[in-house]
Amino acid sequence: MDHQSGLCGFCGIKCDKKCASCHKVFYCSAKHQREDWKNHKKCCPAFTICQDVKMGRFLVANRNLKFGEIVLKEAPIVTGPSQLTAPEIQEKNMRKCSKCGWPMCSQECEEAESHAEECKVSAARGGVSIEHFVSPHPIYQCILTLRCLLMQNSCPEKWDKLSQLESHNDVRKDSLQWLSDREHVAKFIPRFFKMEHKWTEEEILRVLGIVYINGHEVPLTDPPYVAIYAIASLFEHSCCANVAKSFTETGDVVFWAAREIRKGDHLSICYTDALWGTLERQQHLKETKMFNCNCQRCLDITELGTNFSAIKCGALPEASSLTCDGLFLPQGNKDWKNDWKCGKCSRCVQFKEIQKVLQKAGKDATKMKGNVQSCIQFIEDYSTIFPPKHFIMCDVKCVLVQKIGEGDPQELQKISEDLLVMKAELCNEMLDLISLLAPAENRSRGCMHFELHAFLAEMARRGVEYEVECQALLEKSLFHAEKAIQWLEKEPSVLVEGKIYAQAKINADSLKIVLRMRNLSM
Ligand SMILES: C[S@@+](CC[C@H](N)C(=O)[O-])C[C@H]1O[C@@H](n2cnc3c(N)ncnc32)[C@H](O)[C@@H]1O
Repeated sequence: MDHQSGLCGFCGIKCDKKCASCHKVFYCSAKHQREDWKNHKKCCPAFTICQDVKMGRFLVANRNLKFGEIVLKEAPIVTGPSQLTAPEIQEKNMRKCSKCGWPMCSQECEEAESHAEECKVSAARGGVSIEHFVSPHPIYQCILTLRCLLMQNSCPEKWDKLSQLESHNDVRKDSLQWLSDREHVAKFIPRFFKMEHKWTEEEILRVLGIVYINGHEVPLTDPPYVAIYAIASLFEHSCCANVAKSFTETGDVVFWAAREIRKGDHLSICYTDALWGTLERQQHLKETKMFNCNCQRCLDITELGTNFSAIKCGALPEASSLTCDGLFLPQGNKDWKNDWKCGKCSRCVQFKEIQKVLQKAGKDATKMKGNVQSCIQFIEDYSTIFPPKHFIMCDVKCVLVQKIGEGDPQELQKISEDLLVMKAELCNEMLDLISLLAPAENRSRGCMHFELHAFLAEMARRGVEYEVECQALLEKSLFHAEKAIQWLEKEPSVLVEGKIYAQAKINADSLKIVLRMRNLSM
């Protein structure tokens, strides 16, 4: 214990014990600390920033965190369009900024603080003229980088936070992307904005690197925009992360515990699509974030027993093995691009054969995801090639869940009982899989619970004559509606998931009333 003293944060008497989490507020007793917790929790950080050679900075939980507890809520340092964006405004709704000519959607945007600095430099060069509104425009490749660079003078505190972030410029150097960025951004910005001596190519490329490594895609607009946050950038990645990410209506990012987290645990989010196979996730992380993932999922070729990337032995040519019901997987967790081996008959196949199967299946899945019947057909056709929880099968199964009874609630009333049951079985299968492999995928989990609650309510409606069963179905439906609420409550109302959350709340309230009335009449 350090021997400073201060005034108890609850009763104000002099004392020398401090909150063990933040070491900032004094308490005279554990009781007073508990009494003040509701208040103190708002400013007591849930984590400590740590550092090591392998990962750089990362966050570790300061205390035990309960499911749903907010770990961090933060406003962005800077936001902007992603590199490959067409001017986001429909041409018909477009107005030019009266000072610099940039396309703007409103007077409000023209006057926004975020536009002020680039407006000055754009006006100083004689204005900007954008005529094509459909394809990605080259100037959009630069705008976020320019915005960051201009903060050096206009907002030094923000610049200071931004410039401390990882850029991986040394690793990215000379890659195809880096060479293209040098031409299209690092050379373009000084030339176009007539600011030849303001920044070196190296400085501009470092900022671009910071944007690539730390940018979060914010889905509040279509297309999504990119935001960079100071502390949020320090979360490490895990393919089975323990922290979920949501956004507020105003673009703040909110991170919250997706399960119980113990004091001392690393806090992780998923930088990639947690429902891709290991090879795809690893390639994506290596190409975009420059590291090899060694999370528990990546270290286990079976992906926690799900065989999420495995291929059936009988699916690959060579007549002699057609009867084998084993599975092909790589021979080690670093060998995804070498020969794969059947776990039962030990037959090996070259990786290029595996790739052929995956490419064909990927193309077929894209074609077949259009409607219920084609999804069912795909699952049937590919059941001889992939085990049931293969990631491509799961992708199609998730689409199928949405498609069965899609549209307004009446649609569910029109579908056959067989299809309804299929929907529920798929929901349960996908929920089990997602909670094991991707526990922080709150949107998928919330939506699956919502679909299950709708199925159960519909089954109750259809089976009204069987009293006992009907009661149980309604109770289960309420259970899943409440789960959907838990998983989706931090989603903003502009997103589909925020709308599903609002509907789940209405439905849960109605279900409670129905159940109460039934209990009274029994
Ligand atoms: C958004 S930054 C995270 C903060 C960064 N560690 C720092 O010190 O600024 C992403 C970078 O952190 C490192 N990183 C994050 N998660 C990692 C992991 N699971 N394994 C190895 N490196 C990781 C990688 O260098 C990655 O490019």
